[in-house]
Amino acid sequence: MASKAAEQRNRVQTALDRVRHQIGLVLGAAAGAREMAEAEVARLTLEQEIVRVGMDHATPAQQTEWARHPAAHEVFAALGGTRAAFYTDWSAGPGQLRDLVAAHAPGPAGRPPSEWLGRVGTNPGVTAPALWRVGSATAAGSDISRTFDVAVPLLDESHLAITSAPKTRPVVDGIVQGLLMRVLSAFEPGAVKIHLWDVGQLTAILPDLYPLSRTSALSLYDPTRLEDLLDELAGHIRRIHATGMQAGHTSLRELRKATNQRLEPYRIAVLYGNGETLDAERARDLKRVASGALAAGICLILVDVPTAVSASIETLSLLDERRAVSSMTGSDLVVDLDPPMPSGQVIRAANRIAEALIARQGGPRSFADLMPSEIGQESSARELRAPIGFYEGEAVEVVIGDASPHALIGGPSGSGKTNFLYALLGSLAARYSPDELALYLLDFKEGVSFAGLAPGRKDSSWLPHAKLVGVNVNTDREFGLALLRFLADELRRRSAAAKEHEVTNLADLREQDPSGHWPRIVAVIDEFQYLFAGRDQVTAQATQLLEDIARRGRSQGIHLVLASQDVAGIEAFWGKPAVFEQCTLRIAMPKARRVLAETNNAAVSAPKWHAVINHDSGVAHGNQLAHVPDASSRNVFVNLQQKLWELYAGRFTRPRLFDGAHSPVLEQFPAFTELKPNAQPRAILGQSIDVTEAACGVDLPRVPGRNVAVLGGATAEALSIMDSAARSLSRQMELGQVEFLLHCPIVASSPAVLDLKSRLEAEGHLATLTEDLSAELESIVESLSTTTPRILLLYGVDAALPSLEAKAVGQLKSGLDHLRTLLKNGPAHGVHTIGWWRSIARLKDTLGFGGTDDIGAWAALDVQGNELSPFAAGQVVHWSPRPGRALFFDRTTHGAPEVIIPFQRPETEPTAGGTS
Ligand SMILES: Nc1ncnc2c1ncn2[C@@H]1O[C@H](COP(=O)(O)OP(=O)(O)OP(=O)(O)O)[C@@H](O)[C@H]1O
Repeated sequence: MASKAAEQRNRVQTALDRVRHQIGLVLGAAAGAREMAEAEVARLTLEQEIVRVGMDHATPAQQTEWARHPAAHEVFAALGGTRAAFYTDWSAGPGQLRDLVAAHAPGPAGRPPSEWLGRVGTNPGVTAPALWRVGSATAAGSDISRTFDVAVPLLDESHLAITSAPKTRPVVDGIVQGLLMRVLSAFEPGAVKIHLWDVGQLTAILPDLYPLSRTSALSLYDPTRLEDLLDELAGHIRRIHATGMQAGHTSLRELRKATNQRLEPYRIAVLYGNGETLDAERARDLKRVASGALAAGICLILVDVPTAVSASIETLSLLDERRAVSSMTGSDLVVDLDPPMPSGQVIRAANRIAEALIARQGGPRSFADLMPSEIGQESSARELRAPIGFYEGEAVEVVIGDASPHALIGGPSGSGKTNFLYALLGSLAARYSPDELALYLLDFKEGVSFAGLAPGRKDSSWLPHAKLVGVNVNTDREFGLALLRFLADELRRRSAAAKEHEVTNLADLREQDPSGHWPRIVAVIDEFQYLFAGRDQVTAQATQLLEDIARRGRSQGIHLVLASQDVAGIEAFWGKPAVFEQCTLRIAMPKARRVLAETNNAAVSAPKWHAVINHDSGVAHGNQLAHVPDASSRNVFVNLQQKLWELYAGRFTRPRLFDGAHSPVLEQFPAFTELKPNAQPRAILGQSIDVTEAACGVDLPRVPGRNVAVLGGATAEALSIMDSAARSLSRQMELGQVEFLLHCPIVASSPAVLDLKSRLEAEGHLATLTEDLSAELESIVESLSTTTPRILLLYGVDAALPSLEAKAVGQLKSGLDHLRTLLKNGPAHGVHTIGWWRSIARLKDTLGFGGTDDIGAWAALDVQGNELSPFAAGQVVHWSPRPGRALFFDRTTHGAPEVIIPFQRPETEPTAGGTS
């Protein structure tokens, strides 16, 4: 039993010993691993320490301590190896950096000031240096070959944030001033604008640059009004974005490259803060400006302005008065800042630049300065762009395109609107050929402001871009309507073509249809408020058409330029804001009301012969003031027109001139002179008020109702209508095919009737002037089925009525009965009556109870619209009689009556309301 227990204990003992042995082994291994790990940590810590301090920068005490470290030898060997490898590569580094800065910071951008300070720059600003020097840095090891230039990107590359150290403001000023002088001296005067704002002071910011503050190159802002500066910059950004980038470019830099022009100055805004965060609203504005600025060529230099700007920004943080660290070199390298440029030399240089700028801006510019170096070289595929004036020597442009498709121009009488229009038309016409730009010009003002653009008596030249010139249309609002209809039709035509080519805008259409003729159309309507000068159909239709064109014209290249003395007074316009809203280009002459946004008072303070150009619907930030050169005095525009005419007239037709003050002359009217005998004669009554030079007339086929009535007492107009009707018919009838029968009981009109008779006879026709109308009518009625076709020209039927009504003894029918029979049955047998009744009541008497159907067409003169209703299928007729115009209606062709212009008879000018 005992031995059994001992055996058992032994077995346990042996097992325990085995376990102990195993544990001992494991513990030993763990201790070894730990020792190794600790040694590794110690080694890494040492390595980290050495890297942090720098192998060559340790103090002797530190060196000794490091040497004592067990891993010292190994760590020094490894780091030494790495450093040697790095410096093998880096040995070329400083040299490469020097070359890089030399290449990207040429001349004043990177060279020492002694080489350029005081000289006026020559770079026109189409491209800009990418880097601007601030100092130098030296890579570890202090030999000179390791020193390289440190430069920062500015302008459209990057913003710059500078953080000062205590008592370093003069140093910061030196850096900022140095950078600004480098930029100002690199470019030609006027290419750079500097904006200075300092939270702490108004006047003493960078005083050495003050000579520039008498020019537009330097502006200072109120310390309490950072918003003014930010608003202004935001305005530039929006404007540059709107006008520039619509041409398909995303930045001003691209646009400069594409056009090879500077277009806008570079802008640098320096903001001095005090290290405190801006209030939330300003910080937001600043952030917004910063993010759009670079694409608009605007760069911010922020000194002690803590801000989270998301745009590209480099930093320079001062360590002390000589040194800084920069994001350009990383935090391990110290930048040795360049010493400030000598104050006296900076002042002298600033003075020179200011003087050069003033000399360059010169005195007031002239129309000739608006002209391009080469005529007609621009393409209008994307937009129209033309300078119309100057501000501080810089050209101010008007852009008509996608972002600003239509323009609204306002200014009181004499403020220079017409002159502005001439400057605009001249500048456009000189840049774009008539293949690129077609002009439709309408002036509702009394006078002849656009008349010179069409060929005239004194000057046979015309503006080849003009397709239509309408002058003196103040009483012919219908002509404005006709133009709008024409534009709406053209809009439809262009939309259809765009659809066919599966494109949505003019630029693409022109690309897809290179052989098509798709110029941009600009329709100028001066004093356009006349279109809305009544509560009538014309106003309603004009409003609707304008709205349609304004909305859809943009994509089809049809643009409106609407000018008015008093935009404020146009009721219909304000009631229909669509047109107004589409006019995003606003041009306010001095003292113009309501053209700009309500809170924008720029027009109030605009000096004489200036205009405020605003591409942003009149919001203040879009304001651009421009002096508009004299374009309208003698020989200014005319000379350009003559030049363009000589260049293009052979290829383009002359514009149609519509002059509301002059009635057309029948003998000069193509629709009359081209008439030839034909089977469907048409009596011409007058000229249509239309964009094309069209006649309006009445077809006289052998069908009932084809008689014509001339209504009203206006003698000259009535005689003219009778005359042109008869003479146009005579030209279309073979000799012997027709007889003209004339009757005129009005003594005063007899000479005109005799004159017509002899003209008809001179053409070889049979024309009889009868005294006894009743007898003639009776004989025609009796032989109606066999008679030769006849045209009865009855003057003053109202005066003939008493004798027509009289019945001879024993006769059953009077002359009036015969007349009624002829009006009813004559046309079907080729006997048509063209009669003049001086009052509608007498016409009704003539027709009796038979209704009005026998009068198929009429031309009304001085009669009331409401009297005409029965003759116009019962519709309400709006008609304000006016001299030299008639209201014309033909049942078979007209939905509603139209206004026409009777011809001017050679010996008698139409006179106002003349009666016999
Ligand atoms: N920029 C300018 N420089 C010199 N003279 C100018 C300028 N603008 C206009 N004028 C002159 O001022 C006068 C009036 O100008 P304009 O006819 O253009 O004004 P408006 O606003 O069209 O006036 P209205 O509506 O009465 O015709 C004209 O004799 C014109 O020659």
